[in-house]
Amino acid sequence: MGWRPCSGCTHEFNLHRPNIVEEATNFFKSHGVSDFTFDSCRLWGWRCRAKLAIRGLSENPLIGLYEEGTHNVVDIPQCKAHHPNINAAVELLRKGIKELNIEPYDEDQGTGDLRYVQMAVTTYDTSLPASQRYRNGKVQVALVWNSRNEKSSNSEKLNDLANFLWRNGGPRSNPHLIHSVWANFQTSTNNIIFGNRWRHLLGERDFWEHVGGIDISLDPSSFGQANTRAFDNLLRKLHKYVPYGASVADLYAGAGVIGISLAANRKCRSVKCIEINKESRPSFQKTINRLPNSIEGSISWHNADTSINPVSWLVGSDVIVVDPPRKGLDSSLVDALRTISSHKPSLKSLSSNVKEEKRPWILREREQAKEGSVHVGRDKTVEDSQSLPEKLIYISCGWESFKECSKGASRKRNLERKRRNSCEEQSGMDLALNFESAVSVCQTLCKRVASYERVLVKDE
Ligand SMILES: C[S@@+](CC[C@H](N)C(=O)[O-])C[C@H]1O[C@@H](n2cnc3c(N)ncnc32)[C@H](O)[C@@H]1O
Repeated sequence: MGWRPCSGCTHEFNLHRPNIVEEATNFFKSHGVSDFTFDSCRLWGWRCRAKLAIRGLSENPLIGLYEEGTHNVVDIPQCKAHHPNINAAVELLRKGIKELNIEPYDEDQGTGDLRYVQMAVTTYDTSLPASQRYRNGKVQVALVWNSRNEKSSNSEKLNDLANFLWRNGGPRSNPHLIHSVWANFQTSTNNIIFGNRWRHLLGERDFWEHVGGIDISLDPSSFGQANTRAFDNLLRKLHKYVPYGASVADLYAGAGVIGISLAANRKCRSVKCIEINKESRPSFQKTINRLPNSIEGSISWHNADTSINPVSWLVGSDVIVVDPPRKGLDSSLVDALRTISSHKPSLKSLSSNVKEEKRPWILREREQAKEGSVHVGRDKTVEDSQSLPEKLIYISCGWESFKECSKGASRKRNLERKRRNSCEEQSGMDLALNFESAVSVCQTLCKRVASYERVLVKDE
């Protein structure tokens, strides 16, 4: 059976072991990794977070993804990758659009009311037995509305739609499907889905999930991983690669879930989370507030661009975790990692150079303390050390960019080897060079899944 291809699906066949797994296995083998493993997790109903475009007509709305290479939206009413309750909430939304005569967005004219919807499922309801929580997940609905704010002329329609969803999917309906309804206001004609203005309209404000041994809070404005189960597996595997008491820098951190999970499970001395999107800060803060008091290390979140002066984030950490967007690591960060790697034999000299470089970072952090950074635990200044990282953990959602980055590093290593002596033992961190072990948690049903291929590389 075929279907009209939305841009979501890359793999249609052989989902338990798609071709890309062979490629990854060979890739890692060629780098000396023999224990590469593959875990597909759920093949159906795994996607707990979806951003869907809304186009067409109010009497026949299209709610789905763009057809490959176009801006034509393909309706995906019963997407097999979605958590079933996302599909149910999409149908409820479709009904609301029709009944209330909500106009889907028209990209050419810039007209219409509803542009996108983000649906995120929380599977963490402690009033249910654990075995029933996943399938009874509730959906946080964020409606991206084509107006500047809630006072615009079409805002009555927005409230009507929110009330419709709540009346028909909220706590008084059976099944109770909707966790909450939010609005985001966006009038720009570019391709950016969300505008800067968010409003909580109905239902619970806080959205909790439980992954990697901790409760995490995610506002709709923060990045959240789409495959909740695979992410939980990944975090549990990740813990094993981080020594107890390590200091960790979590780069491209979102709301800091990876870093906080490590802090809680590996008793980290310090964890620094670095993220460019300031909207992730409140979620970080709420997650921190729920941590047990017994967690003693220092945990901080910094609203900063990893590509600017990246060395300042690397120095003082034993372990670096990177989880970049699909395009991969910023080139300045790759350069910094390589510099650190090649300076390893002369750590002292680099460390002393970095002391100077570090100053702006400390200043920056203090400056940002008011607006951007959050810090809990022991005083960070006590933590400042000039040690260099020993381990890089790369969580990749872009296989191609990951390979590119590794290739460059391999070339460089070969040159270095020639330059030194091939028998000389490599020490310290290298960027995806000496793969000792690799774990991949791959989801392969959809192309959107390509963005959830996870490759952890342990490199010592
Ligand atoms: C794949 S997400 C990972 C988020 C987080 N690690 C998690 O698991 O929830 C990538 C994150 O990198 C952030 N980001 C993108 N470019 C960045 C940059 N130059 N500096 C810092 N963060 C960046 C994005 O805003 C996004 O939150």
